[in-house]
Amino acid sequence: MSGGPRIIAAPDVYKLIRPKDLLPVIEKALGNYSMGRDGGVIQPVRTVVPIEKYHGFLGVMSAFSGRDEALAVKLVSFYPEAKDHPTHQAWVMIFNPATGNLTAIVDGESITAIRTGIASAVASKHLANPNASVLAILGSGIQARSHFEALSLLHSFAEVRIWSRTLANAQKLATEIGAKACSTAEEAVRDADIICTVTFATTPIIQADWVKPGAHINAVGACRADWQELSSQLMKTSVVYCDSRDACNQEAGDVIQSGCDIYAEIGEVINGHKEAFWEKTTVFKSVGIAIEDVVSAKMVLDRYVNCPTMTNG
Ligand SMILES: NC(=O)C1=CN([C@@H]2O[C@H](COP(=O)(O)OP(=O)(O)OC[C@H]3O[C@@H](n4cnc5c(N)ncnc54)[C@H](O)[C@@H]3O)[C@@H](O)[C@H]2O)C=CC1
Ligand SMILES: O=C(O)C1=NCCCC1
Repeated sequence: MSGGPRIIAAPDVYKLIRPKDLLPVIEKALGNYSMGRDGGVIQPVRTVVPIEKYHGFLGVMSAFSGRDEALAVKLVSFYPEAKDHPTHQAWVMIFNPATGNLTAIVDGESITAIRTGIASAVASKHLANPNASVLAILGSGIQARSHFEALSLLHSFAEVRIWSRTLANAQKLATEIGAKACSTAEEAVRDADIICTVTFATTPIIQADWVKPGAHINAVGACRADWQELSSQLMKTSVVYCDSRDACNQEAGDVIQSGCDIYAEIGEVINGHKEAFWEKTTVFKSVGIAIEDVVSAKMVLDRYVNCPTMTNG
């Protein structure tokens, strides 16, 4: 290896990745992942180290995509109670799969923000009513913003509603994006066509009877086996899709605590192997998987090396 790895920081990631361009790339990656050996993805379930003393976690997320010739690992810390620094901090290390050389270290906070919203947009593309006009977002942090941006690629919503534990935070985000702040989660969710839960809640914030039949829910928080964002009844009465069965059966409290069946991985729908019941109430349970980071980081690196202003070439 000559010159050591390139370091690509968040501002460059935001310049290089356009969410619109990433959507088909994530869609393909999720499809490849769900094809098993034929898809060429090797991805163990992530390791999560709980740091009980400080109420934090460190996740190690690695994957190889044979079809993309891409190998990377993301190290992500998440500290739900963080006040004076971001709750998620991450770096993605990209390796040359032929030699094992470390080629780049890319900011992972930006990648996590963008790719998670895009994964939910991919799920919504397949599972939500194509005429969806009301979007509800529960939570007002990084993922709330990225989900608004990602879902706006698919729909021009007549109404966007934001609920957050602290009304002032909901109002701040609502003002920024031209949405309506709601004082209760129920008010936000009633009659919504697409609902995104992007919080650190550990007990359910949505009840089944608030949800319009046929709505689609992207359930993005609750990535620990004993955390839930959706009530067990809602999980059991919806058609449940996920990013990874292996990961969700190990990590997703919404699945584990409710005992619901997972109907399909979203990749199986993308591959045409499972049905998209978009006219029924559907949940996309997302815990986040490494292949999403691998293909996103590869897009950043490929564009970086081809961008003369970044490489001083
Ligand atoms: N599925 C995936 O691929 C990913 C999932 N996540 C998860 O998405 C969620 C949101 O992440 P970020 O927006 O980055 O975090 P953030 O720290 O920027 O925002 C967190 C939001 O959750 C709210 N919140 C915290 N505790 C709550 C509670 N007990 N009840 C209701 N709301 C509560 C906060 O007020 C804030 O609005 C987290 O659970 C995070 O771990 C994050 C990245 C990837
Ligand atoms: O996929 C990710 O990245 C994360 N998922 C759950 C919470 C930590 C980050």
